[in-house]
Amino acid sequence: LAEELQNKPLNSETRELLKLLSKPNVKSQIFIRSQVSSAYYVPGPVDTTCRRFVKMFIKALFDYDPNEDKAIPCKEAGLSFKKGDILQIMSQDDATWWQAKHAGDANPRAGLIPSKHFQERRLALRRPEILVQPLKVSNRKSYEETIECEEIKEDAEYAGNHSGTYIAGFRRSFRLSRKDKKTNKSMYECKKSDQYDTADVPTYEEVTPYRRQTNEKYRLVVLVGPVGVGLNELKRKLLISDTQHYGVTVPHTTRARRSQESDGVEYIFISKHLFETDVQNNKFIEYGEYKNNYYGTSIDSVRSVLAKNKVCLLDVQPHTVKHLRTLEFKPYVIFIKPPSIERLRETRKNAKIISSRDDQGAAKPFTEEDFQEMIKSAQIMENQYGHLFDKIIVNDDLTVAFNELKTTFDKLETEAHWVPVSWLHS
Ligand SMILES: Nc1ncnc2c1ncn2[C@@H]1O[C@H](COP(=O)(O)OP(=O)(O)OP(=O)(O)O)[C@@H](O)[C@H]1O
Repeated sequence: LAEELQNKPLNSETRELLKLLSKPNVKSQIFIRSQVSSAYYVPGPVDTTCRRFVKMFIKALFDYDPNEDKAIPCKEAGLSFKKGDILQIMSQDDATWWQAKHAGDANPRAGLIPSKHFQERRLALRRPEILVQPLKVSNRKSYEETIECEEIKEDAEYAGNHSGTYIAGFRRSFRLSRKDKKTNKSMYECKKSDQYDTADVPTYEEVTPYRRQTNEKYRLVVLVGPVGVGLNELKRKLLISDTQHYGVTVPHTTRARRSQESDGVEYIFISKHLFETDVQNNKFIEYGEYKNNYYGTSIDSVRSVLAKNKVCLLDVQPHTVKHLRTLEFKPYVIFIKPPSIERLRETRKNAKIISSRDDQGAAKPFTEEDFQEMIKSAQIMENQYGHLFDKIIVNDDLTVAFNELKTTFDKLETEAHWVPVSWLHS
């Protein structure tokens, strides 16, 4: 190889790689040889024909540090990345170690990353430990025993209570909340069967840039976050900032309509029989039962907001997100994360947690336990579903978080974003 390169104008990187060739490890030598060739050939624009050069981009769904990887043949040759990074694949010739670089990185040198197959295999082996156990211990068991799914508020009071502004169809979602131990409310069932589905092993997802065309529907905006973090507050602020541009879904219910309510405004009122049929036919994104009545968010209610050429704001439990990841909705998933406990104490001094009510039914101030629960729940969500989040916004100062949300929306509507290839080529 040295002879071959003798008369070539080597760049500093290639020279570095050549130095590494003196390493005794045979596997790393094989890799470095391929790197020297790629470092030498890739920079020339026409030279891409000289080697198999596939322009393929993937989104990393896990954090990777080659220094922590005992299996990698040569740690120096590894490429570290974070969950959510976009990588360009330079070679998939080896079944175990792909060569990749960070998308947009001017440096042509590729690094080694574990192949999808290899990563899936070893993650699957570790899965019981990393995925299932934490939830059993800290989330699932305690949730199932002590929580109920938050009640879909039976009146339209939420927006009114907080802002004096009534917004038709604005309802609280199906996110889980801790049960008020003083009340004896029945358990609110929330499609628990697949709530903690660990079937998917997140490794990489092939992605491609997508920019919404003016004649296309808006992407569905999915908001995820622990109870009390401020999803409703942020949603409410967005809605009142531009009622023509943003919309929320109208939920279905089987409870009787009250005199002041109109069908299709506060709720879509349907019979139990019809609701159950719709459940069978998978018409609901989420549904549940409360005080012998069903409540649910239908797929059609999302379609109807989008058909009005509005941005549909939907907050769901994180396990629901994967069902919404379709070409039709092209969801953009935003995780609203709590700040540190110190900042929660400071910023939420006068705030009330809506899902926790006193004997008179009024919302209660946050307790230390609420803050701890919020942070713990956010960590679990991020660990388990973080690979599905397109954006994380920390709701520390409300105005700052709201502005960040607005900027995110502006970019979403005007700039290209990476989306799964399967959405565009299916
Ligand atoms: N950044 C913030 N600073 C101060 N108070 C906030 C902030 N964000 C939200 N709040 C307040 O915290 C309380 C809970 O917010 P909100 O109801 O929006 O939370 P949520 O995530 O929708 O939870 P829940 O499902 O319990 O309603 C409200 O009183 C809200 O005004």
